[in-house]
Amino acid sequence: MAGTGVFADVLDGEVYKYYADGEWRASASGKTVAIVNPTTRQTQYRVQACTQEEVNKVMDAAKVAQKSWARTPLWKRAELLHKAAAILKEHKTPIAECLVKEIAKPAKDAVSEVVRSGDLVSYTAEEGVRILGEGKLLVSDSFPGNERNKYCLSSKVPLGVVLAIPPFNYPVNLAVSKIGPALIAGNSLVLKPPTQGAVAALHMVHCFHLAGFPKGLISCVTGKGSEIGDFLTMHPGVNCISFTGGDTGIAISKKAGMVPLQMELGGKDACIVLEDADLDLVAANVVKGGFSYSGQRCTAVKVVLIMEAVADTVVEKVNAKLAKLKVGPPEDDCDITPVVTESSANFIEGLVMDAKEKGATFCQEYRREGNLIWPLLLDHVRPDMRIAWEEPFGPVLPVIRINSVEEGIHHCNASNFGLQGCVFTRDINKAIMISDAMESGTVQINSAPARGPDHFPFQV
Ligand SMILES: NC(=O)C1=CN([C@@H]2O[C@H](COP(=O)(O)OP(=O)(O)OC[C@H]3O[C@@H](n4cnc5c(N)ncnc54)[C@H](OP(=O)(O)O)[C@@H]3O)[C@@H](O)[C@H]2O)C=CC1
Ligand SMILES: O=C(O)[C@H](O)COP(=O)(O)O
Repeated sequence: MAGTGVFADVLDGEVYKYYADGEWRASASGKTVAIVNPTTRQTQYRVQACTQEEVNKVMDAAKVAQKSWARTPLWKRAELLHKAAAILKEHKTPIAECLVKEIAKPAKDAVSEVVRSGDLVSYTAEEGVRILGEGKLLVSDSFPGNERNKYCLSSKVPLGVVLAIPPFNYPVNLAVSKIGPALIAGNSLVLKPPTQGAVAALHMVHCFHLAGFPKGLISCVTGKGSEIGDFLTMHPGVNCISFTGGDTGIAISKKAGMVPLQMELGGKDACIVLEDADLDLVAANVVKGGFSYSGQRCTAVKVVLIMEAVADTVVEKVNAKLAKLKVGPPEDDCDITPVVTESSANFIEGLVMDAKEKGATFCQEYRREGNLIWPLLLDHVRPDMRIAWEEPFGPVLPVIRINSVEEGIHHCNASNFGLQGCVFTRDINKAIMISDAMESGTVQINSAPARGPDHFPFQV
């Protein structure tokens, strides 16, 4: 159970502590942030609202710890990461329980997130010892006008203090995807977890604590992003920011100083369907891609661009599958669970109502109870509707009927987003040409967008 057993140190009465200088601490602010369970809409957990002074101390400790960590042999860094990965996987159950309660992730997916995170940490350690173990020797006479009278030795060095800010939908996995690479490369790391998901992240950090990393090397400060976010991202002690989330990333990139930024932001992942596609495969992937974790994945299918000739058939097949999805609480492993917050549900509803006013065809009746929104396919969506362009991050999927492949590619490329996409056709030549024309980081052929396996490149 969360906050008990090996995790007892993380909890102080009713409030989860923050992690600084190798210790679990209560904030001097005396203030806490409530984490509301999306299903019950009651406060489930509380975390510390850390102060600016506490952030300063964490940054100072991170700077000191990083200097000696950078001198720690690579194999030893890897050894500790492997240990943390094993501890994380060993304690998957209580961490998954937090994911269920904080972000309404279906129970089985919550366990997968933790296991996948442990595997990712181990994989990073493995890759790190190879990649970081290599350097380069350059000789001068390969550049015009030079004799062979100079040699250059280059190797990779750490950046310093890395600030990691993950989003709510993968608070453990998208935290370790930053922590693992930062640590193996000799950096220290300050984590600001998302408020929804903070307790799962604190438990994950405790696994690193139990593995025995040096004091101050990893820390985790909690508080609302809107309150401590700017102080963190503009902090002079930060040497790199690794952020995953929505438009907040755009604001951060404008405020952050001269530090490297790694930004993974939103997606409006387009699914282009041609007439010759295997339509059962399309329907299965539209449902899996569009509705798993209730559409709250940056890689979720977020707009279906389908050739008119096969649209009726696919819509019918998708509707038949949607009718079979289980809607309800994450504890019951339902396919569709409540979206993360009431404001998210309101935002999704706004997109749905806009589409309704502008004449979209509702394939199901719109139904919402609290944060729980029933799966909804919107057919005959047109470009003047907000849902054609905006990311609902919910179980609501627009279908735009197209008359040519070019029309589909044009819509895909006119979007502000460019994360992932997919194309369905039996003609591999066409598939490759369309993938190439889509201005998206990754395009899957005859399969729904997805990040994994986690060692695949994932970028825009
Ligand atoms: N490309 C990718 O790899 C992925 C992208 N995403 C995108 O993330 C979004 C959903 O996640 P969501 O959590 O709602 O995203 P947000 O952008 O709202 O929040 C992301 C993180 O930023 C923090 N934050 C908020 N304000 C600030 C600030 N001023 N300064 C610094 N940090 C701040 C949040 O903390 P707090 O919770 O306390 O507000 C949270 O930890 C979607 O757009 C989705 O597409 C999601 C997963 C993967
Ligand atoms: O946040 C996201 O959506 C993830 O980065 C995508 O991961 P997934 O494709 O494995 O769900």
